[in-house]
Amino acid sequence: RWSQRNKKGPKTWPILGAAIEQLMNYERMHDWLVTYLSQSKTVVVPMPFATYTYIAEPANVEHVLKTNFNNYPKGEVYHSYMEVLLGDGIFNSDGETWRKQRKTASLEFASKNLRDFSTKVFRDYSLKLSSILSTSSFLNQQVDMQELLMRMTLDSICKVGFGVEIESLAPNLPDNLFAQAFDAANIIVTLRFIDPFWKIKKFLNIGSEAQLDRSIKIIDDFTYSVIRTRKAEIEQAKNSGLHNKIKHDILSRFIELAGEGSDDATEKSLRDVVLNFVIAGRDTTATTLSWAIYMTLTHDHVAEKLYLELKTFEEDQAKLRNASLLHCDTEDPESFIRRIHQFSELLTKDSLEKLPYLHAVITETLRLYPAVPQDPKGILKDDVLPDGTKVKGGGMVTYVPYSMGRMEYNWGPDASTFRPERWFKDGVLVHESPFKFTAFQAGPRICLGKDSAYLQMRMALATLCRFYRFRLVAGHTVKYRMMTILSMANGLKLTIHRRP
Ligand code: HEM
Repeated sequence: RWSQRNKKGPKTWPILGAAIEQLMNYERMHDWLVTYLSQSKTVVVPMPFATYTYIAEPANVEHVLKTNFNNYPKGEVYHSYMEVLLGDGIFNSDGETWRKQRKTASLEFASKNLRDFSTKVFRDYSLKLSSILSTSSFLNQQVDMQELLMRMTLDSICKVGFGVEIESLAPNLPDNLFAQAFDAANIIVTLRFIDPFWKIKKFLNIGSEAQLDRSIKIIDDFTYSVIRTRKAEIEQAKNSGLHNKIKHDILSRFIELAGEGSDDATEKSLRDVVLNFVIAGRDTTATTLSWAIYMTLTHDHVAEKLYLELKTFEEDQAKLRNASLLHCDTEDPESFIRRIHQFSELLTKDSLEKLPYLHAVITETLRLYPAVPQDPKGILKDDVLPDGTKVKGGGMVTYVPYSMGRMEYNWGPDASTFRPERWFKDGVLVHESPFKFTAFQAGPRICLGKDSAYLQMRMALATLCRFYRFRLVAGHTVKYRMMTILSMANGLKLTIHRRP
């Protein structure tokens, strides 16, 4: 203890390292790291089987994510923890396996077809959500907004990514076994990072690892059935000479590349593609939207400013199209929904970019509540970070977007305040270095779906914040859950109020 008295970072024990302190703080781990990283820009945490180095300074982050990229792959440890869920998909692979998938997916994301198709899908599903909210508001029912958003983004990614409709956002909100199993699996694999006994549990098939096994079976059943359906449709289109009817969703592109063969390895790699895109496209966007709505309802002036921007936008866009806005009677469900539909017709990829305050609200949310709150990388060879910290091959280095957004040395004295205005300089939107605003990662592995995510989040938030005011259900506690994605542990329970 005496020899560690000046140590910045958690105190450690022989063999156990800082495992006890980390386990005790597991449920609030992101804030535990905020405390240490605000005292020191780099924190070293020895654990029983590896040393974790946490970094929050942009220069160090740039070194790891770009300058010395090859030395910091996902690595063996991360791969072994996540393999059961993500297999060798883009999130969980390195080297050639990663490069090939990145190339295919980049081509797909750059295609205008996919952009136009996603705009339509995002609009349709935002409307579905709006209509569920309208019904709840007339019936004075509470809703779990996070759950609804998860359903919306799951339906969207399945449609855009794999060309299938799963309709989890149907008005009766049917149970979705796949979504439940996916969440359970995500929580359990995250726990592996700090549970030294997971391999024993897995070997004995007990506790969390037994539950993981059951969840993976459900996930696999769903995923293989999506792949079979898509393959059958492609086959049918080819046989009837309707090549132009083959859709260009992400999965179809991977199926085409895989060629005719349908051996187990090909099927497994397609399964990995699907699950990696579900984790990429569903949870991240739904989580960010949930925190954004929570931010607007806890910051009335932000909700008002956003509402005004959307009202003005609606009038301007209608004028541009020589359309007159329909009368909106908030006490008449039909009139209300008609106006929402009219508004949504005004939302296109280009017009949505004319909403700077909306953009700032989303970006500010991601600064404080990044969907990926910490992102570990393996270390191949010993290295020295720009601040002089020595890291050892075989360990892990983690950049921590959740902490980075809250550090005064990165964002000034009001770092922990939600203030969308910080994204404007002289009335114009400003962009920050991706090594400082790291919500989408940076460097060669920067998020591929950033533009698509902004499109969907703008579409959904514009529709929701234009027509509804949200109130938190009394007594409901909002806090994050420990998993790879920063979702809310108890959901987001709200009452919904219509706006003219
Ligand atoms: C708010 C929404 C989103 C956020 C904050 C976000 C953030 C991130 C982050 C931090 C990574 C790096 C993860 C890692 O190192 O493993 C990443 C990677 C990725 N994201 Fe996103 N993402 C979002 C939405 C999306 C969407 C909607 C898609 C696609 C439909 C997508 C596709 C991807 C892909 C394919 C990668 C892997 C890139 C690679 O390893 O080369 N993301 N994203």
